[in-house]
Amino acid sequence: MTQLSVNINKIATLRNARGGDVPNLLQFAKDIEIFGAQGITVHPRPDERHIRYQDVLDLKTVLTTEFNIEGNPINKFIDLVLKTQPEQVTLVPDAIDAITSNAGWDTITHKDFLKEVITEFKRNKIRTSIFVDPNTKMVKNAHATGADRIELYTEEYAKRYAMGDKNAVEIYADCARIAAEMGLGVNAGHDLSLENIGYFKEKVPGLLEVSIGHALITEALYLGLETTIKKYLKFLKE
Ligand SMILES: CC(=O)[C@@H](O)[C@H](O)COP(=O)(O)O
Ligand SMILES: NCC(=O)COP(=O)(O)O
Repeated sequence: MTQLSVNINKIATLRNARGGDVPNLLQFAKDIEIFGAQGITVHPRPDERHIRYQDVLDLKTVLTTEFNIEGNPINKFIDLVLKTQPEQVTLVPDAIDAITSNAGWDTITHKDFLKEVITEFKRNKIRTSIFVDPNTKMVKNAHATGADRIELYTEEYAKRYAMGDKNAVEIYADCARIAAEMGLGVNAGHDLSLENIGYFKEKVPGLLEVSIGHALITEALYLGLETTIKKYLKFLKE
């Protein structure tokens, strides 16, 4: 079975649009858990344009499933994660002005930096995952950072699948096989949707977790949150 971790950044975006507490982020997260998702993901960015640092601390007090915090490990982020003690942290090399995450780590160039940060998180018993492009060289070198898992960056798959190019999944399957050989767990995320998740799950071996936000929240506007989550869970079972 592959776990579904719902990314709730977009709920915070909606809330922040009016400056109040509608929709209520914590209630949303709790409902996502009630509807069967196995985790909640947030990606606090330094400008706090959606998830605020305080949201992360507040969520920790109410969540009953896996809490995954994603972000660039600048000092402020590291402190927040250590204070929150989530089940998993996913390190992403975001540029400060990035609209959204748009690249994985260069696991060769940044090996020493990643190793240092990962060691600190692991000392605090927080599972670590690093965001990587579907590139076999980067996956092979991910092991040396000490990470427990990789998160395969799936934007390219989503784009090509939408254009009818099903071969796009092959490199992800290769990366997942290599990761498994090296003892790394495999997560995936970015632009996954009800359209493309079934094929990805079918073809990528050993997929432990997907984190999905943008498409899932959009789909929920049409289908409702509970129905949407249940549809994902159906694709991800086994
Ligand atoms: C790491 C990743 O894949 C991103 O999709 C991210 O978690 C989403 O961030 P935004 O919601 O800020 O676009
Ligand atoms: N790690 C990916 C994530 O959390 C959600 O990405 P997206 O579905 O919002 O593109």
